[in-house]
Amino acid sequence: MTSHATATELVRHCPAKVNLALSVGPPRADRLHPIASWMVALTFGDQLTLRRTNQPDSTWRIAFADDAPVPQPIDWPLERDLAYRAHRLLADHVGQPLTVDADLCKRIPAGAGLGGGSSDAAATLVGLNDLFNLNLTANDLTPLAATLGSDVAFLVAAMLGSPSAIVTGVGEHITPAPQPAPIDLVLILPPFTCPTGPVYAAFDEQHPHDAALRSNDVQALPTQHPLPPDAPFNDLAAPACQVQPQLAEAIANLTDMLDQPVHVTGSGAAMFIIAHTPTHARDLAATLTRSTPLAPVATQTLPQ
Ligand SMILES: C[C@](O)(CO)[C@H](O)COP(=O)(O)OP(=O)(O)OC[C@H]1O[C@@H](n2ccc(N)nc2=O)[C@H](O)[C@@H]1O
Ligand SMILES: Nc1ncnc2c1ncn2[C@@H]1O[C@H](COP(=O)(O)OP(=O)(O)OP(=O)(O)O)[C@@H](O)[C@H]1O
Repeated sequence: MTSHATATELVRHCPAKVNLALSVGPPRADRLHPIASWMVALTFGDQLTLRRTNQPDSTWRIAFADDAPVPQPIDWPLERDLAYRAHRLLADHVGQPLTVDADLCKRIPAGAGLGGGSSDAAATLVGLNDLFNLNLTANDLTPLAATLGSDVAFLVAAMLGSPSAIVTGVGEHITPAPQPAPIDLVLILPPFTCPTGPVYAAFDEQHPHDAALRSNDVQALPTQHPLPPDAPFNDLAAPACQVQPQLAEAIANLTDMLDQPVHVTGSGAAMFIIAHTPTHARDLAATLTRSTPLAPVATQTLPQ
């Protein structure tokens, strides 16, 4: 993992996640949807720097990197930022201010289904735990993580050594699914987004009676080595295309152009292709850069 700790400063990689398989069940009484998903964390991600300070208050600097593949403004208030909220949550939990100067350098586009905000929150929980020697375990951090968002618990597990896992419940149950070798893939980042709530609502519209959680299909996928490029599946892909018709058009055009299966991660709008090797991933990314206005990123799953 790309983390480095000293007594006063810590730098953490906040990995993007991809759902290599995502099955969704009918909504529960609380309206949330049970999921079964094979999630993996990637070498592509944001970077969080935390510095201990003797100042009375914490400071947060949050900005997209100049070299981010899809540079964006930060268009949400600090109080709604998931990393800031994770900091407040942990400080309340341990009853200490955990005062830091925090610098969050973003590369993962928001609203892409790549869990950007969730990863920033997970890195904040894990990073503060290390920086202040809080000695909290995964069992302590997981329930806190789950209150922040559905993907935060997996990303905490990814940072603690399980970057490939089967995720169930509404994201809070994590079973490691170790991989013998990294999986190469190309992320394709479009200039539009998909809001998660409306995508789940479109799923209900499309499946009023027949939603079924295919846990066995999801669990079978990580046992295939190498992963066949057409194996990933996502029950939210069709609902995401209904919410964001530009996504359906992009998938159709890319499938035609590359003659490769193009998949959607999470609730979209980011897409991905499974590559055979790092060179294959870079070649596909170069083709996309030459021929489309979309931003491709050749990346890999994080090693165990
Ligand atoms: C699509 C996934 O990324 C798969 O990994 C997650 O299930 C969604 O994770 P997320 O973006 O962090 O979503 P959250 O912020 O937790 O939820 C946003 C909204 O999506 C809907 N939602 C979310 C998760 C879930 N299991 N069922 C839902 O119906 C709810 O309306 C919720 O208010
Ligand atoms: N640190 C953050 N980074 C990105 N978005 C954040 C952050 N904190 C709060 N948000 C809010 O969350 C929204 C979506 O965040 P995020 O990047 O996690 O979406 P996503 O990749 O679609 O998530 P998921 O994969 O979990 O569906 C943003 O539009 C923004 O309003």
